[in-house]
Amino acid sequence: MTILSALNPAPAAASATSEETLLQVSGLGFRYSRVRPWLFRNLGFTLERGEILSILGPNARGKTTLLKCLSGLLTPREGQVTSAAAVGYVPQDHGAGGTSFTVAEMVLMGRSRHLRAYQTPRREDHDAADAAMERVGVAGWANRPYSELSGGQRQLVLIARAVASGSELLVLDEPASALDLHNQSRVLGVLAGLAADGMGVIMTTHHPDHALHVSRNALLFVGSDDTRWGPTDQMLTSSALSAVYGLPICTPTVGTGSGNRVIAVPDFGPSCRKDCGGPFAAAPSDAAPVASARLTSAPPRKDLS
Ligand SMILES: Nc1ncnc2c1ncn2[C@@H]1O[C@H](COP(=O)(O)OP(=O)(O)OP(=O)(O)O)[C@@H](O)[C@H]1O
Repeated sequence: MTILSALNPAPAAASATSEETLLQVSGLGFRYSRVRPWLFRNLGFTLERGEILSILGPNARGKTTLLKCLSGLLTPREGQVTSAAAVGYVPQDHGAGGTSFTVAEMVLMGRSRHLRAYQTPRREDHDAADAAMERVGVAGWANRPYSELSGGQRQLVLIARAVASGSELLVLDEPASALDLHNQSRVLGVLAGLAADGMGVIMTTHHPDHALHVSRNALLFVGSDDTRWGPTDQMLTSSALSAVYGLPICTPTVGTGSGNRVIAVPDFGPSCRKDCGGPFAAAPSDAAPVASARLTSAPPRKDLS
């Protein structure tokens, strides 16, 4: 068990832990300097094996900062992060940065923590990288230049790199940002598969639907000193989401190809096309009419993956 940081006594009681606990956070607080405001204080939560935790909140609220504290990239000012597993961090930015590496080489880099300085990767490192590429479904691109992949493909390669590192706990910063619907579905499917295999997954997201779809628990930055953690369906209520994002959001149940599920539907205000038949339909719209489809009676659709 690794204690990443303990600068000050933890003010919050830690949640109960079990053999299945991968991560325990208690009394966590961070600010970038003494003259900057606290981004969060007194945070406490746990993550079990096989669990996906989603972190949601407005821009600049401190989500990436929290992930860095959980990954050991930043030292919390207060509290403690105790991890029972190596943490694999997948950053938000997956730009190619002019790299000429192949996909296989990028994934192999995930093995660096197992190697001494200047040591050549061993057979077992190549095997681990190959297994990670198979597991995440990127083995077919092994010899392609990473720089020539799309954003969604790169995201999957970075997930494979984190898996290759042997980390049992993945921490991902907005893994589905900038992805089309198909790739969002694919990334979420990969994360759900890793969790089903017993790994722990923590991700930030600006998509409440993604959290509702795959997460057991959610951590919600509501107000400056109001942070909530608990079962996703209890956290991501209409009133809580409306408070987080500062606009009305409803959470209807819709029929999909794979059954009924709860989604989050925001009212974007005057610019919203009111003729969509959605939950906020009221005032006539200047926009050209579109086919009306009530959310509660949407026809089943095929899975995107
Ligand atoms: N290295 C840094 N030094 C000082 N302030 C920083 C640093 N990095 C981030 N910040 C500030 O901390 C705040 C939180 O940033 P962070 O990136 O954690 O937010 P976020 O919730 O992930 O935002 P977003 O949803 O926009 O990605 C922001 O005001 C940001 O400007």
